[in-house]
Amino acid sequence: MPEVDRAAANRAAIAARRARADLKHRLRSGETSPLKVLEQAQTPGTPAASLRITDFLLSFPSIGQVKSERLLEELAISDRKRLGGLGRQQRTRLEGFVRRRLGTDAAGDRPPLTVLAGPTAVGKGTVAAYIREHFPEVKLSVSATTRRPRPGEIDGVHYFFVDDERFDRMLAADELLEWATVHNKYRYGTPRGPVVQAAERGELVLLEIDLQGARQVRASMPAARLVFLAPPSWDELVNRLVGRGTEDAEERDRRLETAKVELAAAEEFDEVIINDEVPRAAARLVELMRGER
Ligand SMILES: Nc1nc2c(ncn2[C@@H]2O[C@H](COP(=O)(O)OP(=O)(O)O)[C@@H](O)[C@H]2O)c(=O)[nH]1
Ligand SMILES: Nc1ncnc2c1ncn2[C@@H]1O[C@H](COP(=O)(O)OP(=O)(O)O)[C@@H](O)[C@H]1O
Repeated sequence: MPEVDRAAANRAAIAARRARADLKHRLRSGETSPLKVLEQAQTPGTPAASLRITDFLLSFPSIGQVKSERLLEELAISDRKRLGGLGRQQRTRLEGFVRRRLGTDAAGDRPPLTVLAGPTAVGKGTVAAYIREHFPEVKLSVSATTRRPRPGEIDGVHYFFVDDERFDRMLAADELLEWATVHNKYRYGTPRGPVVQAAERGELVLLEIDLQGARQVRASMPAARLVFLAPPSWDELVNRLVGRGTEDAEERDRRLETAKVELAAAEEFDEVIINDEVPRAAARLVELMRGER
């Protein structure tokens, strides 16, 4: 190849590499959607078409090297493939996976699931318990937790009570949609399978989780609906925390400090419901889930 042509080819290769790096960055940061990238990859010569399938998968939050290898095996796609070089069936399988992951293939255009979060002691648990009792059509996700059961709590109903080892195994197997260490103590996480399956059946799925978890759901399942449960006032939030009587004074002060930061998160949410009275707040939430508002 003449010197000039070689230099031009080098420049083109460098530009293509940069464009791919930029695309990977936009995928990771959520600026561009994986579905859009799959669509672009159908046009030869685009950065999307030349993106390696492994780089594509690794851009998903919570997919690492090991999971990506296992996924490629399941999807029957070689790890050397680039997005533009997939066969039609491979593309369909990959797209199905992406849609399930993002939660965009639930029935109709209803969000695949609803997350209820809010500051400590606002009444998330109370509202969730009310919904469990009065609205059986709502499927409440059962979280896994490393904390011990309290009297009256039933394994598999209120939580799946697991030890640290089992929780680690669930994490390693990518079985959790989201997870967090709550109040610096125990780990809590949402098992992915039941939630995704119920959403695919078009059921109304509710997750009552903490704020860190809500943010993870937003990142990995942008179609999910995030509802913030807010107290009628700051004083009422303090009353509820004190009134519950489950924390000592030191722990209460610590939680109230956190609650101030947590209250500011309301603006990240799609909807805010004020928990003035439990039956009213619960009914409003269910209405919202049914699409009645
Ligand atoms: N991220 C996340 N948080 C959860 C999950 N399940 C429960 N939580 C949160 O964990 C916190 C503690 O719940 P719990 O152990 O029932 O105790 P309580 O709220 O002090 O009665 C609550 O803020 C829940 O919202 C989960 O699967 N993921
Ligand atoms: N709407 C409400 N009005 C008055 N008290 C409430 C209301 N909702 C919850 N509570 C009380 O506030 C306390 C905290 O509620 P809880 O469900 O444990 O909060 P969270 O799960 O958000 O930490 C409990 O004592 C509960 O009985």
